[in-house]
Amino acid sequence: MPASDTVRIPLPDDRAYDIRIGAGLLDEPASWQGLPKAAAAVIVSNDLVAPMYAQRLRERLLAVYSRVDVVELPDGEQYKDWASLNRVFDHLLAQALDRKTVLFALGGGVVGDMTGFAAATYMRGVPFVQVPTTLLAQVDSSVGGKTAINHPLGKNMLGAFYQPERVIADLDTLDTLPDRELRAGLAEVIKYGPIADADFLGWIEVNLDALLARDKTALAHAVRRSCEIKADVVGQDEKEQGLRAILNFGHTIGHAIESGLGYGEWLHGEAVACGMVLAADLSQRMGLMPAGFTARLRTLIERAGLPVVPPKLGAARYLQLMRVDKKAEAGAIRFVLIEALGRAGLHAVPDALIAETLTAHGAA
Ligand SMILES: NC(=O)c1ccc[n+]([C@@H]2O[C@H](COP(=O)([O-])OP(=O)(O)OC[C@H]3O[C@@H](n4cnc5c(N)ncnc54)[C@H](O)[C@@H]3O)[C@@H](O)[C@H]2O)c1
Ligand SMILES: O=C(O)C(=O)C[C@@H](O)[C@H](O)[C@H](O)COP(=O)(O)O
Ligand SMILES: [Zn+2]
Repeated sequence: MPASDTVRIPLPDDRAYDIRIGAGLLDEPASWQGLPKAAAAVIVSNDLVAPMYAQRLRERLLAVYSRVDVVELPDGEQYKDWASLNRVFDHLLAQALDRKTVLFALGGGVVGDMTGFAAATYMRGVPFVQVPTTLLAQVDSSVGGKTAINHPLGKNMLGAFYQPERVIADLDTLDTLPDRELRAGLAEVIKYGPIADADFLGWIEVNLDALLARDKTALAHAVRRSCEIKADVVGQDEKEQGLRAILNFGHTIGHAIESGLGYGEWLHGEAVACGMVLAADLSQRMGLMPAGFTARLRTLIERAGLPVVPPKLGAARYLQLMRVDKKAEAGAIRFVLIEALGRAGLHAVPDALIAETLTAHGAA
């Protein structure tokens, strides 16, 4: 494994940025050089991650900024809300921090999404840097500029597209990640195979045990290839006018599971994993994929220790939850379906077929 690796995300208007991936990057001075100049930086983290990593990051940042504050949010998906976001604004305003202040998101996707949203809106926009510390955040949420909080009626319903200055993914931070969270991250890694790279799907099947055993070379490849795919998609369609929707494979049902259960009971990656199994089956039922595809994906997802049977919320409730999905149009629920291994697209699916599929998988 090389000491570190860089994937560049191509964006117009001087907004292209680097995703740096490697072991030990947190303590590497070069990770923090060349960022926008400012008097102050604020590390936004949570009460689980900050005690592990915030002081180390703060020491590095003090070589660049004369003032570095730490804001700790409560840990958990159920706190990805207005109240937590306001704690960031309360600190920034109480300390009279100016519009050049740089925010650093230190944590998983919850911290990353909220810090990005705070950066997008504080004084109409301040720079921010993603420092993802979960596998899911390193392969997906820290890249691409989707920022958001949840609403009780729908996942990620309030947010903005706002790109970070840089992403620093230190693979060593994954050493402290609980197994359940590692598996949740693997769900988003698996996602990239069917939607964009059939060879990568085969690679994951072969290397899944090494990934679960936290082999650093395998993890480095998984993070790098995932970021390459996401960077390529986002570079072509930053604001999800079309192509970018493929990154939502498994999320139509996944988000319904998360909001239907009240956020936090199932992890995002778990809900997406189960959602991918049902979306794979819908791809078959719509005649896009041959028999055997769903079984192949389900086997991989089960091997990764992820759920494949949805919670029994009832078909009507699922349909109600999915009607507020951001991909829905004029009341029609649209799914990302697999059209060939490595290729996906958006498809309107009749409610009756969705209900039939949910029932077949035990959701009703
Ligand atoms: N913006 C995007 O493009 C995008 C993409 C995918 C997911 N998301 C969002 O990301 C969120 C899920 O992210 P997540 O899976 O990282 O969840 P998370 O942020 O809740 O982190 C998972 C858990 O791991 C803990 N943790 C973080 N780093 C750790 C470390 N190094 N060691 C030990 N514990 C650590 C966290 O405190 C938390 O308890 C969801 O809200 C989802 O909607 C956004
Ligand atoms: O970056 C994207 O685009 C994605 O869809 C990545 C997803 O993994 C992620 O969960 C995203 O936050 C979902 O976006 P949403 O628009 O459905 O809220
Ligand atoms: Zn996701």
